Amino acid sequence: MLFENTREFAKKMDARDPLASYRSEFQFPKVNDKEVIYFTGNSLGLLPKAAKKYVDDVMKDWGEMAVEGHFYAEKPWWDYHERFSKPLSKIVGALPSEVTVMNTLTVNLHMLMVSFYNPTPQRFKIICEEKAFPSDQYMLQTQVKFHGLDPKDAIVEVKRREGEHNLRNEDIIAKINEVGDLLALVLIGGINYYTGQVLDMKAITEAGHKVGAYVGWDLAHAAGNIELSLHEWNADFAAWCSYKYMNAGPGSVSGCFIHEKHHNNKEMKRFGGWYGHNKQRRFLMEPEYDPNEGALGWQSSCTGVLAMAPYLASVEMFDAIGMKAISEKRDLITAYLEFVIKEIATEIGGNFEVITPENKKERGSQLSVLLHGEGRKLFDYLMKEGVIVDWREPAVIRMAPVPLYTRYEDMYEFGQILKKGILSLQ
Ligand SMILES: Cc1ncc(COP(=O)(O)O)c(C=O)c1O
Ligand SMILES: Nc1ccccc1C(=O)C[C@H](N)C(=O)O
Repeated sequence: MLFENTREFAKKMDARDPLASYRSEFQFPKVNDKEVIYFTGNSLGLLPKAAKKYVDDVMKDWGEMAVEGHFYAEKPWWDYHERFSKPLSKIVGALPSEVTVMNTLTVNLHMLMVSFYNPTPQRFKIICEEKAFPSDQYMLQTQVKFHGLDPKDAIVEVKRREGEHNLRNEDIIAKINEVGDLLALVLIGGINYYTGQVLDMKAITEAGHKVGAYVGWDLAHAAGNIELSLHEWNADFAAWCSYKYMNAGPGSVSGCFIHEKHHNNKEMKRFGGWYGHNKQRRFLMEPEYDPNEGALGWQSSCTGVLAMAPYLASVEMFDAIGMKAISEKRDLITAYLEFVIKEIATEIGGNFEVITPENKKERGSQLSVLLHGEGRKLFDYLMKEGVIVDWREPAVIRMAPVPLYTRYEDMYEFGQILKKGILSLQ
């Protein structure tokens, strides 16, 4: 499509946008009495207005029913988490029995490592990405130490090539083949939090399996952002947080996926708890652990219903729209934002570079812009003018237009603010 950097063009695109009406279902913060231009849905999604009702319902039932709410609330609490299986499975391309919600992301990765990382002297290495989100690095280091190993021996980071911003899938696969029989696990972010790069999850999963390793994915930046086919790709496990693209609110529960092929593996270790116990028999208070069928058998505690409530509101919205429509709009708005940035750079000679891969298949909604000259001052200017982006050291601004609530006109407007900012700082 031929884009134009004009308000008229942006308005025309908004008028044609099949998802335009969803914007009014979100609450926007205000700066200078004006709704902000929100580009940080990749970090914390906006509040869906429906979430308030879902939370209020739980509060009301709690007040009026107290303990009876576990079984008699309109949406009973004892199996509230099961309401996610169907809609969430569609979002991540899984069978309903393969997904559940529980804990938070890093905790879920630790829980899944119990099942999928049991090193032996012959097979103990983990392949991950260089400069993964720090929580993932800390999780891996402490897991490896927990098994009495030295992270320097056990963790193999795939590096970017000299002068390149993104990882190459072929380098990850070559590293998998090089580590070969020693490789126990591949665990990488499906989308890198810093660059927004989408990896070839299918090919990497296949390569890991070929050498006999398990392959898991951190989908913090992928779930609700891009179309996934976890079941078909044969991933062993995955986990994601719900508060970014899925708008479930700060610190809300994490989702996880465990491939069907592992569900009946009685040898597989897991850390149990009564919510993972056979659902029909959970309240019989039996002494011996008998896990639920499927991903539900990886549960441990009862999950915070107040944390799940906004997530349920949001997941139902995703279910009504479908990832296909979301992805179609995402590709268009991301391309338009990049076009606007490049137009402004050309017009006034701004020295910035989009480091997210150009290929549509290798990006989701996030664009990471490396500011060679303007730096932190430009970021501060944008924030003051009501453009909410985020800053990552040493000089990257991450921005993600979100199909459910970003307008083309927002991006045009952003371009004008960006231009003013750069000119005023020169
Ligand atoms: C890739 C990645 N991993 C892990 C985390 C940590 O998530 P949590 O604090 O929910 O454990 C985040 C975001 O905070 C993330 O982006
Ligand atoms: N949970 C948070 C708490 C405080 C500040 C940021 C976060 C994030 O989620 C950051 C996110 N992982 C990111 O890539 O932006």
